[in-house]
Amino acid sequence: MLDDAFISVRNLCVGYGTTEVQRQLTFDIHKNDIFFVIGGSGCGKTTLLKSMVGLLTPLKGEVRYQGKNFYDADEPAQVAMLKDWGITFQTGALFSSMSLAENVALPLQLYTDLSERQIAEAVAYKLALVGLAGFEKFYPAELSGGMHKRAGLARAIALDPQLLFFDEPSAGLDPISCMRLDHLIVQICQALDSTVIIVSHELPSILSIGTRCVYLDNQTNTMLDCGDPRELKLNSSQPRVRQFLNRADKVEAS
Ligand SMILES: Nc1ncnc2c1ncn2[C@@H]1O[C@H](COP(=O)(O)OP(=O)(O)OP(=O)(O)O)[C@@H](O)[C@H]1O
Repeated sequence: MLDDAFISVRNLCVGYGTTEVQRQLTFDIHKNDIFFVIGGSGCGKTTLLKSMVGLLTPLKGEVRYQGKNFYDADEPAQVAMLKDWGITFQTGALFSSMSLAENVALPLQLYTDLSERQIAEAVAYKLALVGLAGFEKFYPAELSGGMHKRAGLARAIALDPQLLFFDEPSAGLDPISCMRLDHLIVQICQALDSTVIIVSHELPSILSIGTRCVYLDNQTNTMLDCGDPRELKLNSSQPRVRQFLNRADKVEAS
């Protein structure tokens, strides 16, 4: 194991029941990485993410966060770990019956002893960070897709998480909004000193803000390569990884 691994994934096998979706996954994520999980549709990216955030028990192997395995921890330790994680999934990011301020305030009300005034200040700060200052009283239905994503981000960062997990954060956004969201993710990562794990198909995002990535293959049901996406785009020894990162029609021989 690398000494500086913030998260270490070892011989991980993820899936449902007796079906292995991905197996023999071994890779490290370092502090302050913007780490992308990439691969073709249905290869198991979301399944891996669910297993990493405590929603799906791995079939084999383990994920260690600074040495701790979530699934081996007792309940108080699991709650402490969850408080350190901000998670946004593609769907159901916000509660529709609550205003933006109420949505962002919820984790603070549930997990901290802050006063109402302190919570209101924290909510205003987080909404300002994602460019939604002044939208406190708006409801999710009143927002555009891009604003919705940013509001989900504001809620995910409510507790200043060390770790942020995003499933397809830019799905459905136009290219300019995608680019703005990328900048926002970098800015938030720096402001909160966080590490970010993102499931995405967005090549421009992967290649512009990704520090490292793992490629999950849907033919062999395992990872083919892991590293800096710009480096893998040019030099991966795996043709399917190069094909994916170059958006090529054909697999070229190595
Ligand atoms: N709850 C579930 N129960 C059983 N099988 C599932 C479940 N969720 C997903 N799968 C299966 O697991 C496989 C991987 O799905 P997953 O959503 O992880 O892929 P993905 O790489 O995130 O896909 P996409 O890029 O299309 O979003 C698919 O074959 C899918 O049908």
